[in-house]
Amino acid sequence: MNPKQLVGEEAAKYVKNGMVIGLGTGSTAFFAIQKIGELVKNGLQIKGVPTSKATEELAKSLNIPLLAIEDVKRIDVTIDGADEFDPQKNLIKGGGAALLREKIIASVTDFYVIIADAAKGSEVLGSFAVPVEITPFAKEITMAQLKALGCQPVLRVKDGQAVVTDNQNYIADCKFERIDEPAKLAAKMNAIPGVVENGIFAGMANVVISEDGNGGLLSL
Ligand SMILES: O=C[C@H](O)[C@H](O)[C@H](O)COP(=O)(O)O
Repeated sequence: MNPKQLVGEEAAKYVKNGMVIGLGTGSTAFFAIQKIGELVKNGLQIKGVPTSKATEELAKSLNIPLLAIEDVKRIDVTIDGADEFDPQKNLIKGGGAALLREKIIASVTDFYVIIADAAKGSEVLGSFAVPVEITPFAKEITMAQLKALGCQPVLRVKDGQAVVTDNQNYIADCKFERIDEPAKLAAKMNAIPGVVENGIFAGMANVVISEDGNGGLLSL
């Protein structure tokens, strides 16, 4: 089985009848959502909370009932992917530009399940450039302030245009050599006025499930 499907289906085991489930974004979360769709088709009763417009469309196509965000108080379990993780389960997320909604949803989640290829694991975060959601207004000032934290910010561009997030913001990808104190760096980034949110998810994940390269499962 494709490793993403393996971990996606494993994560779906956390989903139980009656729960409110945060639905992550990306090519790994896709498989968990597919599996949840199958379970719903077979009678499982849950309500989903999507972390992006793309996931909302996917969930609707699978007939997964969704909760309006204004009605969400707590979420039992959220299943999402990650771009990098360390042994303490700190994460870098936002490779698909969904980090803001993902972090809001993670912040009200009781049990946060991360699914990712084992190759995304590192001893110290920093291999993946940290995606930072910034306001289009004064992006040059914000990127200079991010650079002062020790990275090389690059505005994310697709087809010659700045990538616009679901929240109408831009993404600056900030490559650091190594991130020894993820929570501190995240706080410093968020102290910059033009930063809406950063892609460091420190101390949020309860479990990280990956595939060992031989069809077996690993979990942190
Ligand atoms: O913005 C996107 C999300 O943070 C994704 O969860 C992350 O980029 C991992 O995506 P994938 O599973 O496609 O590698």
